[in-house]
Amino acid sequence: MIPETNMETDKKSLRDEALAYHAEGRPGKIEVIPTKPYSTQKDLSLAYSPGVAEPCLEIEKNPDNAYKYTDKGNLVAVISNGTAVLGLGDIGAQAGKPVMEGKGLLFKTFADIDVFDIEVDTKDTEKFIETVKNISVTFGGINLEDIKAPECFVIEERLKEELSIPVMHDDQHGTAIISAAALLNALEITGKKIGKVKVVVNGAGAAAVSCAKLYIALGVEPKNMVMCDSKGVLSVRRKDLNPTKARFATSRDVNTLEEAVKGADVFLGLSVADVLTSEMVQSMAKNPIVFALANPNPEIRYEVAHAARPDIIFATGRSDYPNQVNNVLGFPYIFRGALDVRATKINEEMKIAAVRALAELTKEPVPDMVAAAYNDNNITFGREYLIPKALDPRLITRISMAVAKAAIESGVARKTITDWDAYSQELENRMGRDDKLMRSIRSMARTATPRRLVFSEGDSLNTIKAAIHLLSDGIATPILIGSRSKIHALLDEHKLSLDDKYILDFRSDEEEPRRQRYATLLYSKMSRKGINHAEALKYMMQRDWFTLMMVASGDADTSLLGFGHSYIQSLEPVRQVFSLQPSNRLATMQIVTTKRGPMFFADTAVIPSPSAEDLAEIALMAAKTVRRFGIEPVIAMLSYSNFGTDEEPLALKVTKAVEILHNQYPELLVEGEMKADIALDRESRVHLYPFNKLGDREVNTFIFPNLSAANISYKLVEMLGGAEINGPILMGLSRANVHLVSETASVRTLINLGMIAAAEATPAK
Ligand SMILES: NC(=O)C1=CN([C@@H]2O[C@H](COP(=O)(O)OP(=O)(O)OC[C@H]3O[C@@H](n4cnc5c(N)ncnc54)[C@H](OP(=O)(O)O)[C@@H]3O)[C@@H](O)[C@H]2O)C=CC1
Ligand SMILES: CC(=O)C(=O)O
Ligand SMILES: [Mg+2]
Repeated sequence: MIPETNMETDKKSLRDEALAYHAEGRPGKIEVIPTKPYSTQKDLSLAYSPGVAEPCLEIEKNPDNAYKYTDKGNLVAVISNGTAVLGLGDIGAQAGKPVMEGKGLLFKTFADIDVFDIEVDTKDTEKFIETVKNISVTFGGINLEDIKAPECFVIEERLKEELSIPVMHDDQHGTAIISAAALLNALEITGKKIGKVKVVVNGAGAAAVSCAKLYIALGVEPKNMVMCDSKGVLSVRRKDLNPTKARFATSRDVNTLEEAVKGADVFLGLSVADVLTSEMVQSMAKNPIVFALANPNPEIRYEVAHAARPDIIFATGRSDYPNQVNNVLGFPYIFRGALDVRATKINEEMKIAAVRALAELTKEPVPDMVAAAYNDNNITFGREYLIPKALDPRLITRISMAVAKAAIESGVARKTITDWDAYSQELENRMGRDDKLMRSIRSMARTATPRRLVFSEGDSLNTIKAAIHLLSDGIATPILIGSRSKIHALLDEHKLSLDDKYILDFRSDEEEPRRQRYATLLYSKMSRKGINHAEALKYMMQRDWFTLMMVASGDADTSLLGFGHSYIQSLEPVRQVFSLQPSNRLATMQIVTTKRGPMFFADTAVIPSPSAEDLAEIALMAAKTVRRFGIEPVIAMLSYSNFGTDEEPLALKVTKAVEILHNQYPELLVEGEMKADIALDRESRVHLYPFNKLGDREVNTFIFPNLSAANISYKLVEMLGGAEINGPILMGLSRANVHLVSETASVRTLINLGMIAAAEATPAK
């Protein structure tokens, strides 16, 4: 348990930090940024008078044109009167503004939706409704926030009826959707049946009522639910209940929360801090599910709850503990989906679709960037991971697509989507994660008969996760080389599932015939290189040799071979087993995904000090590989000098490589020697070197003068420039069926290289 004194210090430092965060620089958290040019007189005459009159008149003729000429379709109002701000209660409209700005920040960062936060200073329901109605034409959607019950119910119902844009009270439905997804997963983990569980809901306000309704819609029996407000259990004996509360009144003989939670399976808190005691949690049924969702402080603290019951499944609304059940997982993506199909409302079908999408997503392996963001390599479906993490980049595609589909199917969409792949890409583009090249490589890899891809490091967790992904995505049929028992232990520990047929325990007795066969093949290749059959058989106990022979024998189409400390040394067995292209060189290329699109860097791993001839061959191999990905290579031969400005051997070597290429491959778009800035700055290149063969084309392929320069450069752009690196792609084999990958590679690297390997491979005969 955290000692009280530490808690006080933590509270104070959080307070200081939070106040400084909001006050520093431009006060607050959001600003408005123009999206059109505005620097010239011409720009201003279009943006404002006189040009602006034209879109005005078009909208006057047809109001739908507002979606065409204004930001309406991507603009949501976050509107509050400050009567139920977090769990702080009725602190007034203006005091709630930091929360509303915060919602704006979340809408923008998670779903690229622009927001105006609007604080309406009235508690009069009618006046509030009228205000929202009067300003609603500005917006594509209305997110009601932190408005207390029961007024919030009337407000939302009326606005839904009277407006034809989506209106959602986030505290009600956002919370209901997220907590329902967490509940479904918690029930699955504990093996409890939704129709049987006893549920206590503490709080009878906006969030609690809406959650209770959704739980019932999903299968909780109303007779198994007890709800409490600030005065205790809502019972049929109470005379002070409004109609909303009366709907949940129980006839059971319980009056206090303490009595109600005895033997309960689920506690859902949407009330105030610290109302659930350790003793109450101890009195709950086996494997109690406790969602203490009051913000900023939950109904019971994490440490206290866990100390009370080791078998607890526990969630809060906070980001600093596992299982954050917070509506941030919902509202950005729900509105994104609704806006994209111009839905007239957010209906039950759309909400349930979001619940299912969230619950399902939790069961998939998390991307590495999520593990990195939370500094936790062990995020797998289970007690501590009931619901996706807020920083999971897959949320936008999964939830928004599910919501948009449900809107179309349930008939509330005014725009339809037919190309779902394109929509998925559009969603990723919004978040700056566009990676068309990897997408197209993925499509190339997804053939009718997925390539058999053998992993030499099959008993590492990252490889197992990557293999499961590639299999389920239809990209490859994985073969995991490794100890069967170790792989099973990892699968069990991380609650992953993979059929046994994808595991090959290469050292086991049952694989002896296969080892013999591969040894005979290796012997036939290497008998004149000093290897006898007995030695070849010994090699088959080594995973890299075994893997290579699997490909060489045709039992697999392609492979990812793990390497330890040296890429160059690990290439030796590859050179022994496979034939090379006539140039007789191997080299590697990295795909470097930058904000300017994909770029290709070579050679990043094999030839330390290439000659002019080597450089010309590296450029040719790179050109061939880039073309295979459907991109026309435009090649810069890089140096520290430009077109003969220096006569040092290092510069002259590159000049000579360019000469070779110009003489022997006149059709190839290659130039140099040139510095990196001239390669990237088209204008200067054309201006300063008008004779250059590339003209003003965008360079996409960079051949470095030596291995150090290439290797250092791609790591710098990765670490400093935020580029994503995919590779290394091994070039120069007569059949591209081996790629080497670091034994410590991340799941994402393995998936992407697996995809490249599968796309490049030709099936073994
Ligand atoms: N994690 C998440 O995503 C979300 C969390 N929340 C949290 O849920 C809480 C409620 O929010 P919201 O529904 O919008 O607010 P409301 O004002 O609409 O409802 C508050 C409810 O809490 C009840 N309550 C107050 N004190 C107690 C108590 N001691 N015991 C039992 N019930 C009590 C009130 O009872 P009465 O009716 O008698 O006044 C009321 O029913 C807040 O803490 C909020 O931060 C809300 C939305 C999302
Ligand atoms: C999360 C949220 O919306 C609330 O606590 O009110
Ligand atoms: Mg709220």
